[in-house]
Amino acid sequence: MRSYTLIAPAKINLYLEIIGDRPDGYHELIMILQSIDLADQIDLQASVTDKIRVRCDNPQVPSDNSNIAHRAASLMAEEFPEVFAKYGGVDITIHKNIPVAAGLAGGSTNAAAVLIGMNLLWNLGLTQIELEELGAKLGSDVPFCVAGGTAIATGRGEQLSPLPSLDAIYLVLGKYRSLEVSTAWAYKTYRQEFGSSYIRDANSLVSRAEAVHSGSMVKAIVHRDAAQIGQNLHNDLERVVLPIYPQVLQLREVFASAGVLGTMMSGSGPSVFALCESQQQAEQVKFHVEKTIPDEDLELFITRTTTHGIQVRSLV
Ligand SMILES: C[C@@](CO)(OP(=O)(O)O)[C@H](O)COP(=O)(O)OP(=O)(O)OC[C@H]1O[C@@H](n2ccc(N)nc2=O)[C@H](O)[C@@H]1O
Ligand SMILES: Nc1ncnc2c1ncn2[C@@H]1O[C@H](COP(=O)(O)OP(=O)(O)O)[C@@H](O)[C@H]1O
Repeated sequence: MRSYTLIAPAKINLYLEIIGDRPDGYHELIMILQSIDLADQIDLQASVTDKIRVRCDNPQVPSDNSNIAHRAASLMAEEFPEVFAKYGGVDITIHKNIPVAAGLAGGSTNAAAVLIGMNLLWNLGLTQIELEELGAKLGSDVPFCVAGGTAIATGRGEQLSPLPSLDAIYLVLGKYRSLEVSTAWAYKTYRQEFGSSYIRDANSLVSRAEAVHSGSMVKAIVHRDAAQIGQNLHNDLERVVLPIYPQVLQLREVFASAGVLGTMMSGSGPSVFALCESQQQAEQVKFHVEKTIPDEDLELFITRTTTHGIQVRSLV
């Protein structure tokens, strides 16, 4: 029986700008996405049955067909019915290290790993672009998780252009265990509160060009200038999440007071990251936060940016 183990990294958003709403209910975005080396492990095994089964060691994560890893396997079965009939089902085991509902694309990266793993398990020979296209059917962040590294994402987040990779910039990541933010809620609230300010005419396009700085962020990445990357972090969703979650705002302020290169909420939150000059600074910042916010509910991780997307670790 063949099996694969895949390592599926989380992402952070170095930049997230909402530029408009869309008729399909989604939002038009400019994002810069970055893989980090905090990762889940996904074991995929061909099953003797014709069933898709998911297990996860984190009780917050469903194991039925609402798990996005299950949805990824079902999509493969629907797209390739003859291959499914030939090879049968698959058992998926998720070892969760990425905090759940945190704005770190934990579910999306699991789905990307399943697409990549089943492509191998079923000898489909799909290209990365084809896997990204399948990923877009599952969620806006899945194509990026298939690709990994550093990328600009536009459209609803599924249209990718790679950027020069940013390896080994240290960051401290904080997440309150008991807080979860629904992505759908965050975008819906943004639309209700700030939707009237979307850019809809040429004059406002000019003022937006003056107000936003995705270009400065791209330049900072091209020059691998961590200090400038820290200065240009941006996330529009902070406008709706921070007022509702004072702990998240406080964490962000404590990171800022520790003299980091920059700090920002990731995606729809509530995790917050702080970019650091070195591993040593990251350790000092983590220590500072532990002393300043002595709360058992707050989980802190030291991690790094990585050039890796999904990695295939072993084949048995
Ligand atoms: C906010 C971001 C930032 O990277 O990620 P997370 O914080 O969830 O990790 C993404 O935009 C999320 O991507 P993803 O989590 O894949 O979202 P999806 O499943 O496609 O969509 C979840 C819901 O978010 C809203 N949504 C998502 C993307 C988008 N461009 N506009 C939206 O309005 C829609 O209401 C949708 O029903
Ligand atoms: N494989 C999975 N891993 C994590 N969460 C999952 C998974 N499948 C479904 N979910 C559900 O998806 C929701 C969003 O979780 P997650 O993908 O971790 O967050 P985010 O979209 O903020 O990055 C959670 O409510 C969780 O229960």
